[in-house]
Amino acid sequence: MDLLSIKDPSFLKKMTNAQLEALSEEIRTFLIEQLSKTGGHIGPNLGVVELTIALHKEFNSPKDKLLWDVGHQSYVHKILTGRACQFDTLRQYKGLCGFPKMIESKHDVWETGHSSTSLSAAMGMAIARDLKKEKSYIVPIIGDGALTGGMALEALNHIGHEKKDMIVVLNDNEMSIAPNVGALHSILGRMRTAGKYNYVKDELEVLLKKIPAVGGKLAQTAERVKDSLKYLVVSGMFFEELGFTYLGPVDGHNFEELSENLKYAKKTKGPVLLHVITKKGKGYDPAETDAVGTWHGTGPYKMETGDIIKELNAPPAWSALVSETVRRLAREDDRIVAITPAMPVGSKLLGFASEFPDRMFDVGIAEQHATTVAAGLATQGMKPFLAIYSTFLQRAYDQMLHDICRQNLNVFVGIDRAGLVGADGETHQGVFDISFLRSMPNLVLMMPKDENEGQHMVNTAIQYDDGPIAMRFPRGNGLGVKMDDELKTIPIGTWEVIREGNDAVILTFGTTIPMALEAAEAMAEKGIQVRVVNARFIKPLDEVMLSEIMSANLPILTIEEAVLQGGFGSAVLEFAEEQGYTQTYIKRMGIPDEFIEHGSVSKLLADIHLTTEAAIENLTKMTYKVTKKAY
Ligand SMILES: Cc1ncc(C[n+]2csc(CCOP(=O)(O)OP(=O)(O)O)c2C)c(N)n1
Ligand SMILES: CC(=O)[C@@H](O)[C@H](O)COP(=O)(O)O
Ligand SMILES: [Mg+2]
Repeated sequence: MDLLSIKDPSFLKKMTNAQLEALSEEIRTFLIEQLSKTGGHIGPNLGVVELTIALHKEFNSPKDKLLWDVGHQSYVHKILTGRACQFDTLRQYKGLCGFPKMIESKHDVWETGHSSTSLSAAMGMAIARDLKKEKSYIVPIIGDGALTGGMALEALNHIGHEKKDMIVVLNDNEMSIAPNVGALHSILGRMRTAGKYNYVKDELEVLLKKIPAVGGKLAQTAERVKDSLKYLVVSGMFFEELGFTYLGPVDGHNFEELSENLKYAKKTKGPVLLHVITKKGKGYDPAETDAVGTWHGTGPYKMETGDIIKELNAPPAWSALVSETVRRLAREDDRIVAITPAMPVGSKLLGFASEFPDRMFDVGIAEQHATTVAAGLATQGMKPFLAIYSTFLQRAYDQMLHDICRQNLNVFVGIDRAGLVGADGETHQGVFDISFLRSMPNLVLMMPKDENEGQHMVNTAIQYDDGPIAMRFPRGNGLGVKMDDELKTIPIGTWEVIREGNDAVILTFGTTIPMALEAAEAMAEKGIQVRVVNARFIKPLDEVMLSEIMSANLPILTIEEAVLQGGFGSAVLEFAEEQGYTQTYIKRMGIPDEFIEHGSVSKLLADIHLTTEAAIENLTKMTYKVTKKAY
């Protein structure tokens, strides 16, 4: 069929399993072809083709609520809900979002991007449904990786207690981004091998009913067999003890099994957990045989060969620069322990893990736990390196504040993907960390201008033993600068003048330094000399340099690829007010008070006027206003 002609999923109701099989293959072919051009989360989506079709066939979205946990696996859902025609714009500026998005469709009933929220949201929807005495099925679909998130376990605990009608679909493909980890993963493993617990249990119950009530002995024995069977299969015990009816494991690529179990679940009172086994990347060999996590999310690739298209001779990725420098230092310093919350591939920690297998911990999608594990390590004299994306660090706000900063513990936090990340969009932009970290006492927060300064900052962080220290760095690759052979340390709280000038000053750091230098060069052509300062320590500020600048009454333009609210520019404003430099003309450039959607970073920056042209315009106004020189 023509996928582009699909308007809504109602067409599925009349289809036979054979027709559904054919549809699955068409959707797989479409995904493989489309994503070879745009990139995206190919592995997860190929794994849920049949499951998504079966769910939309069995339920009536949007009356029945399908919630996609993480949401990176919602492409098939988007195809079935009339958005196939938009896939050539996937994850692009003003194009189709890579995650559920209410503004795109009434079928997107819950927006995701961060993991493990679907069960809690589903519980809220179930409570509302019952209070309003409505009738609908609420069906969160959560992966085995997302199930390791603390929120998911909090929700299971509550749902099982309240016994709300709900059908939790556990999409178990044994993978998070990398192979899944944890004791829960082992339990799921036993479930996968234990076979169909429920059917045996049911058949046994039917048998029990047939046993004449003669000599209760036989009935007692049969009951004991049933109970011992249940304890043979941890699955039933684990989820059923939590208050769920456990169904499965079910083949998530078999329409007959899916339909049978979904119908059974619909008839079951109270919360049901349907355990579905799928294969991540199914139908595309490079993705299906991916044991590392390469095909979880990719850029464009050559469909025929499975070669992912990469920029030739690109400088090293920032994540590799940081993790490999930590690895280099770990050879001389056995205090160093690396921790990742389920991102060993994205954080480029596989090398560290191979060299120091007992000093690298992937804790699952558990940022709160990861952060406080780091705190615990530091109390024992170790030097933990917590590798965590800026956006996911949001999950560990209190662990940073209450556990690490308050106790002034020697933790090194590598804040990866700091700044706009582009294709993943508003749920993943790493632009809030400065605001939420800057108010935490004892914390040092820094950002290097390039990868050479980055390696020195990593060394500085490892050698720093006066409390918590965090270094933020962007997604993508470095600038390709020359690297020093010897690692140095940078005095904490010191900024660096990278361009002299006495008419105005730009204070900036990291990714916005090139823009600042371009603006300064343009101003020089107008006879205005702008000083550019690498304000590489966001906290503490370089108060000596700042006082000199403000005493000279130089106009100051701060520029940051982070939200203005409570950001670096705010810190400079606060300093001026506290120190009485009320005459200093300070203007801030940064990300405004809004969520930044998906798209190329350059287009997103242009949209919010975080550009060289805007800096030039500001500097011109500022210097005219202060110097009254007509230029
Ligand atoms: C809070 C949070 N931490 C980390 C991530 C990064 N992440 C995205 S998908 C994923 C793995 C999800 O595994 P699973 O739920 O099993 O889904 P699958 O990809 O296997 O379909 C991770 C760690 C995230 N989206 N949210
Ligand atoms: C869906 C999700 O949260 C991750 O897959 C994320 O998209 C990874 O981001 P990077 O591609 O920057 O590693
Ligand atoms: Mg998984």
